[in-house]
Amino acid sequence: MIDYSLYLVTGRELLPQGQDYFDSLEQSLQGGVTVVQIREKNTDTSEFLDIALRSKAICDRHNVPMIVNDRVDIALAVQASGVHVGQTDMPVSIARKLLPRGTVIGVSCNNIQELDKAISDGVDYVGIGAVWSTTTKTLNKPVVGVRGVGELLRKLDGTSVKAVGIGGIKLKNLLRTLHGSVSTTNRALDGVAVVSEIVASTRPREAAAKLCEVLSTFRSGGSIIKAMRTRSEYTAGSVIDGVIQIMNCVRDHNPLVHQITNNVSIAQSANATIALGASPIMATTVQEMEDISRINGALLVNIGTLVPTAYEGMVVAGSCANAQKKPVVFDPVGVGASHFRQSSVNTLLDTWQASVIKGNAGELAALAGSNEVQSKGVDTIGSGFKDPVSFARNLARKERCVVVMSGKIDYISDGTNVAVLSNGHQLLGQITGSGCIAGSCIASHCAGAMILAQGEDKEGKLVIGDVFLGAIGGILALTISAELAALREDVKGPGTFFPALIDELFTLTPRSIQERARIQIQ
Ligand SMILES: Cc1ncc(COP(=O)(O)OP(=O)(O)O)c(N)n1
Ligand SMILES: Cc1ncsc1CCOP(=O)(O)O
Repeated sequence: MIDYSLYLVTGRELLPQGQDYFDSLEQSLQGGVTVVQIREKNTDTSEFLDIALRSKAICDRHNVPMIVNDRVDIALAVQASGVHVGQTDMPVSIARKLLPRGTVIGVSCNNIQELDKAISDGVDYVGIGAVWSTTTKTLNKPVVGVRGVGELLRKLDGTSVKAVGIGGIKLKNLLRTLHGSVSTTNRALDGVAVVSEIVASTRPREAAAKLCEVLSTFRSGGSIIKAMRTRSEYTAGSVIDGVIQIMNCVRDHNPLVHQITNNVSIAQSANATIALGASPIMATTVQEMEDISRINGALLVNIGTLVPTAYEGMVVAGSCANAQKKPVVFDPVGVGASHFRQSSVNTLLDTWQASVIKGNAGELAALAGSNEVQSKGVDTIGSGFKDPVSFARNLARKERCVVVMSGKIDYISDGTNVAVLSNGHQLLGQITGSGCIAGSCIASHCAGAMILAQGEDKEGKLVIGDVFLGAIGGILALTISAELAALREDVKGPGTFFPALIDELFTLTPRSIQERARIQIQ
């Protein structure tokens, strides 16, 4: 049985100047590479054969299987453990006939049709890619993206076909690649294939060892959502206690909440953030994203008024936040309203891992590709999903993050638990931007959750802090403050409601949360 965990595909053209190929291979194996593919694109047969023979001797010493790219004849000649063929190479059925029994055959797959064919051809493994863009090879098919890999992996359920991801996989995106590509049925990649991250390194042993470390922390995680949350079980009582702890932490530490949001509700969002005790920064320019991401807190991305400069900032800000393991709250406002919004949202979610996605039923339906609920612009039409609990749970599994479905009742899921919250007031629906304010409240609480978790083990986690509690806390703070504001005598309608809401967010007490929270965990 081949261990596909860290699959090195060679690329002599990428070796740093002065680096010997065989020495680099030896070091990569010492670093923990578990399977090697010899890939020679511009080499004569005799030289290819020589390289394959010498590489095989090195792999044998490490007891690591060696696979040959494209060339069945060379695989046969060196008694390789397998061959890897592309879509236009020798058909699997013929390779199978030529190769000795037990020789592994792998095929490159970019889409469902290719994967279906590979399964019916009886391949041993598939190389799915390119997962990310890469400069190592000129791609003639679309990049699959980590979410796309998850869709393909689902097809492997019930088969014994193994799968590795390939293309642009680096140390910096490895955890995101592994986490984000797990299918809704919990099928994960069996490994990752890399070329440049190891071959182009001046220290291939260290490069391989670091990749192995991330692979093993991800594997030891157990729960599919481990990289996103810190507890395995929640009760209504434990959630309220956790929310209060986070709320106090926000007030005590005044965390930075970076918000790239729309120009309709930018001031309301900033005011709500301040009222909760956090510190808003509404920065959109690409050049400042990295600096801002270094400060503990959270990022909110809201596409309400999507303009090109802000969009570029969103792409970079999310990646920088992921690199710092900061919570990223994503509000895909009106995603169903235009193809432009839809494709922008897809690019953003393919680029970085959201920690929380918040939207109304119409927005989340559009995101999930469901036509059960329609929307008009940024609003939901009709009464929502027949089974909102399952919908929220499934979308959280699909997007590998916490999902908040806002409405009269709010449903919040981490893919396992669903919190059903029934606080709020109708006046929230009569001011502009209450959904955007909810995003700011969630981001503020996620920032608090990050600060609270500072001392905890960060290994294997994509985000620091319990973002499930952060999301619940943000919604409770807003909806309970809205109830309290609506009770005030000075509130006569939407115009007086908004300043009262800010006041109530500012003075919200743990006791009000304890007494008023209407929460069920399912
Ligand atoms: C593990 C793995 N997956 C995919 C490929 C790509 O193979 P192919 O499509 O044949 O392209 P070339 O490698 O020949 O350029 C691979 N080599 N390994
Ligand atoms: C061979 C191949 N097939 C799809 S992408 C790719 C190259 C991957 O190289 P890198 O790991 O350097 O991006």
